[in-house]
Amino acid sequence: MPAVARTTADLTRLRAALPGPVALVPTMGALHEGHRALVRAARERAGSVVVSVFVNPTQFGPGEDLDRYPRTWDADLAALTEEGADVVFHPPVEEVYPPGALGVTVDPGPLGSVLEGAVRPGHFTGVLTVVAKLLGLARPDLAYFGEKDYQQLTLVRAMVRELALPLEVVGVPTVREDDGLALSSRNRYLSAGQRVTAATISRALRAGADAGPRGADAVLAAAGAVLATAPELVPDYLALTDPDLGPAPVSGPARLLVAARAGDTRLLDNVPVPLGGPR
Ligand SMILES: Nc1ncnc2c1ncn2[C@@H]1O[C@H](COP(=O)(O)OP(=O)(O)OP(=O)(O)O)[C@@H](O)[C@H]1O
Ligand SMILES: CC(C)(CO)[C@@H](O)C(=O)[O-]
Ligand code: BAL
Repeated sequence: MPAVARTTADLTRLRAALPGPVALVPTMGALHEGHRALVRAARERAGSVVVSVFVNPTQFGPGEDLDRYPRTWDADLAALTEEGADVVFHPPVEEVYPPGALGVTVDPGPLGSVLEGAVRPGHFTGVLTVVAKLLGLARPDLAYFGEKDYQQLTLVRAMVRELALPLEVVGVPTVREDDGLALSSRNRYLSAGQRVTAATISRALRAGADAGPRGADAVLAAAGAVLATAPELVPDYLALTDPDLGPAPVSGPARLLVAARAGDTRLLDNVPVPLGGPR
């Protein structure tokens, strides 16, 4: 069973005794196979694996699902025991945001206001601020993030690079259900009907990626046509970008990203797209 740190002091003490290299896997709990894949990837390269389980209030906007976000601590600890995590940091909110703090935050820059950031203003300030705190507390050599949250991964990489933080960020490919749906803690909100419909999202991305050799317009048209077959899914965006979330190139590597709502549940997904461009 991993050692459990409830306070920053516990984490600092436990961290000091860990054999390196140390990997950090930040999560909000409600763990599934996607999280387990991050821990396994971390195990492959690290001497010790620290997992944080913390539902970070500052990345939720007013009216979002902070209060009903699934909290499954006993099952999470059992999963992390199976996966061989060494330390789990599971603090109360006051440990991470102590009363009386001055409220310094990390500004994600312009990339924090597009795509997810346009729909969830302030979200990436909350994400980068808590990730910076976790990195400062756990002082990992490696930190693992899923490609499912591609904009988050891109912004964490940018923060580490641009603030010269001394660690390597490792991205892990998206783990999917058999029908293609990306695993997500929020999938448990879906009704049986919405769960079936939700698979349309990954089908749309696959259709888009298959159209890559025919160029950017064909990619968006193919993905959009599949999404439109499920009127119960309301897209927030369907976007084709370069791999760093800049404007899509004419040819070469690109990324196709989608966010869609099924009822009150927002689902995200993305895939790489090799663009052929005009010949
Ligand atoms: N299907 C997945 N495959 C790979 N990594 C994943 C997957 N789902 C989540 N992750 C990664 O796990 C880490 C923790 O994510 P988080 O705890 O928010 O889970 P989540 O399933 O993304 O939940 P949510 O429903 O809140 O988006 C993030 O780096 C995230 O990208
Ligand atoms: C990285 C993270 C743990 C920060 O709260 C969260 O955004 C998540 O679970 O993806
Ligand atoms: N996995 C992203 C965390 C969030 O939606 O707040």
